[in-house]
Amino acid sequence: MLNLTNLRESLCGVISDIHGKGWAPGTGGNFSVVLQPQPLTLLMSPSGVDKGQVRASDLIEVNAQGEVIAGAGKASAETQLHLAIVQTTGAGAVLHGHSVFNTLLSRHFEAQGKLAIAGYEMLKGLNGMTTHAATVDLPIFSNHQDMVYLAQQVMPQLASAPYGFLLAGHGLYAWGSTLFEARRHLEIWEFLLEVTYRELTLNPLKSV
Ligand SMILES: CSC[C@@H](O)[C@@H](O)C(=O)COP(=O)(O)O
Ligand SMILES: [Zn+2]
Repeated sequence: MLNLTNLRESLCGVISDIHGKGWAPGTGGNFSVVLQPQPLTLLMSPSGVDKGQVRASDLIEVNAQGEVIAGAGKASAETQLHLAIVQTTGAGAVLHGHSVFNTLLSRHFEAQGKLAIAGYEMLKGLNGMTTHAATVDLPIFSNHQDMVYLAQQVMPQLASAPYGFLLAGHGLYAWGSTLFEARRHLEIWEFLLEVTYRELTLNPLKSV
């Protein structure tokens, strides 16, 4: 069982690793873990900071209204999406990044409203998947700056979403029951998105 100090250190370690992989450049990305379910409290990255430099003492605590209840930083506007994911799926952690591959593919397949991925062994990194011989639909939503509106658009599809979704031209949200499961899901999605992109460049006529 992680205590609060360890949880803060663990979340900072995950944020730093994601930034190091180039998946959260230029202050992009936000990251949260559920501190307590009732009343709901998230431990979260502060808004507008370099995500490669977040220290344990920089993390903020936010309530179910997205208000800062502890810490000096500002809450991200995208806290509304973290809250929607946690409240709808029961996730214990939510990780959001802006990688080159998630940004490119989210725009390319926006009109389809989803990206279908099939046949890769790495699909088994998603909780509950036991074979590569399956197709998983990653939902894609149009981006919007009104996060309350965006959360309402996303919410009906969250229960059936494969621990992630894309916002077109924006980025990837991934989640899991724990911080480590959420991190695995983010890494699995980034891998699957990169191979999908590279496969399309190898064989441009292949329809995904
Ligand atoms: C580079 S600006 C990106 C932001 O608008 C946003 O999408 C993002 O992911 C980070 O916002 P933040 O307010 O720091 O949580
Ligand atoms: Zn973002």
